[in-house]
Amino acid sequence: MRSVAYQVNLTTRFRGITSRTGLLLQGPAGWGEWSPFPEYERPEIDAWWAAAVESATLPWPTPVRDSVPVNSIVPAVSAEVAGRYATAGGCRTAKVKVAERGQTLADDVARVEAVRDALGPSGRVRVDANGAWSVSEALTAIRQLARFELEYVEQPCAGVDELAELRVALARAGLDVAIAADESIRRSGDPERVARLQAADVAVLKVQPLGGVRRCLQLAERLGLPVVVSSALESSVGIAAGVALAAALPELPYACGLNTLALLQQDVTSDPLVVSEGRLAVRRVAPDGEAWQAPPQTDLWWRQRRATVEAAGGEVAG
Ligand SMILES: O=C(O)CCC(=O)C1=CC=C[C@@H](O)[C@@H]1C(=O)O
Ligand SMILES: [Mg+2]
Repeated sequence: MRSVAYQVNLTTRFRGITSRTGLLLQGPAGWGEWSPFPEYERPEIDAWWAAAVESATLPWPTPVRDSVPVNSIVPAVSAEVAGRYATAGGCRTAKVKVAERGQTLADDVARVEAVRDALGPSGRVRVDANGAWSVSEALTAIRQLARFELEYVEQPCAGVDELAELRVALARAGLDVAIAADESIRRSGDPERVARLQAADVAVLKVQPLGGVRRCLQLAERLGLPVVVSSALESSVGIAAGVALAAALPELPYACGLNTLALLQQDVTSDPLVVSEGRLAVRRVAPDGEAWQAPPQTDLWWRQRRATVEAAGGEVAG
């Protein structure tokens, strides 16, 4: 299958990176995106490859809705500007990054407070710590943040056992705050352990790391938890696959973390997915133009990376 690499700058530093690169793959069903982060290796990147192949070769499962709600993203910015991020695109749910290295809990509290103020009492506010807290740090932080009525806390601690321990500690402390698992599902190699250990109330599912839309639908059923569909910081091509998953889930109780295109300075198409009134439409995306195309060296790097996955047999989508 034909492929072309992209490379675009981010508007704001996010998860420690300032630019995003990936491979776009064209197949009989349309385009797919393969963009495992550069530091990821086999076999982890095989699932990402399966997702790209699925997108390029198979139709999406039948949607049960034609648009999906998304949340805004508030990176670890100062409280002064956090409110502006929170309401972007008409979103009524915001996800706030917390526990950023080099910042304090007071910074988190100020940022979450600003976001709650900007959205008002009817808005929903979730936070994501990316596993940075120990169980006791998480308890301390959640005690302070709970007054802002959190929808959930995403990956407060790194380990599945820690998440389970934290849920027990929260219940003992009378803190009724839900816990969502993200990295514990997409990077642990055993996504169902979260459900077995009752380590989370909510499952964050990302199409590429979990091997495609169909696999996510099956996993959602096995987990038996409410699902939040989220992005892996893709171009419109990859985001479209996330939207396809959110559109096909029987229940969609939460806004999707698919509003990450705003973090890219440019997209791979002149007809990108655009958030309107807090929602994204369900449709396929094809790249056009050239401004986003990666320099030859990066393109070559992606082709070589692809060859390692294909040589290893890749994974069959479906
Ligand atoms: O969930 C969202 O609203 C946006 C997606 C998002 O936050 C992420 C995308 C890609 C990498 C991750 O570090 C990050 C996350 O932790 O959820
Ligand atoms: Mg997360």
